[in-house]
Amino acid sequence: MNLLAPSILSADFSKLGEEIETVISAGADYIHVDVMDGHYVPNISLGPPVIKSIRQSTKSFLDVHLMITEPLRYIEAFAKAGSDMITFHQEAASDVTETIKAIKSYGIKVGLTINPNTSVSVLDPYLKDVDMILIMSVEPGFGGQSFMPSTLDKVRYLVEQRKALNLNFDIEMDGGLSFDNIEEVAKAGVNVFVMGSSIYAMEDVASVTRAYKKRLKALESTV
Ligand SMILES: O=C(CO)[C@H](O)[C@H](O)COP(=O)(O)O
Ligand SMILES: [Fe+2]
Repeated sequence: MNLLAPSILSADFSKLGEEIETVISAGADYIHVDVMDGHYVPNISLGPPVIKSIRQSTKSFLDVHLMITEPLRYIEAFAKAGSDMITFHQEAASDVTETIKAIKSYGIKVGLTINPNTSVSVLDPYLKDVDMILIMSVEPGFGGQSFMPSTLDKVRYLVEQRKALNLNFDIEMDGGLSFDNIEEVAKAGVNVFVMGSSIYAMEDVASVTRAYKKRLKALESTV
C-alpha cells in the first residue's frame, strides 16, 4: 500500500496543530517530522518538546526523521516524546546495530536512511533488522530542493534484495517529490512518499493532499 507522509518542515509552525489536522483529515497516512541539529546537517529545526506537543494533539503516526550526529544519545528522548517510528542516518551513527536495538527497546518502529552520495550496499547488514529504509533523494537539511533521479537505482536494488532475502521492510523516499516524479518513484518500488513543499507550500493544502492520495492509490495498481 502506498502511504503519504507530509513533512511539517514546510508547515506554518505558528499553527502546527491545525496544519497537521488538515493533512490527516485529507487522507495523509503519516506525519513526517524532520529533526535537524545544525551539526550533521547545516540547519536546525525542532526537538523532543515539539514532538511531545504534537503527540498530545494527535493520534496520527509520527514518522520521525533524525538528521543528527550520534543519534543513539537521543533515542530515549525522541521515543518518550511519542515517536511511532524513528529513522536515523547510517552515516551519523558510530554503532548502527546498537542504535537499532535502542529504538526497538521502546517498542516502536525503526528506519535507516542514507544520503544521495552514500552507497546503498552499506545497508546490507541491517536490512533484516529494520521496518523501513529511507532513500534520501536530496541532500538532507532543507525542504524545497530538486529531486535527484539517480537515487532511484538504490530503490531498485532494495526491491531486489528484499525479494531475494524474503524480507518485508517499507521503502520511503524523501526530497523533491511532486506530481512531476511520483509515478517513476512508485514504479521503482517506493511505497512511503514524503512531501514537504509540494503540500505545505501550496495554497489549498487539503485539496493537494487529497489529490496526492488519489494519485498514489491509482499508482498502486500500476507497479
Ligand atoms: O528530510 C528532509 C530534508 O532534509 C525533508 O523531509 C524533505 O526535504 C521534504 O521537503 P521537500 O518535499 O520540500 O523536499
Ligand atoms: Fe525528512
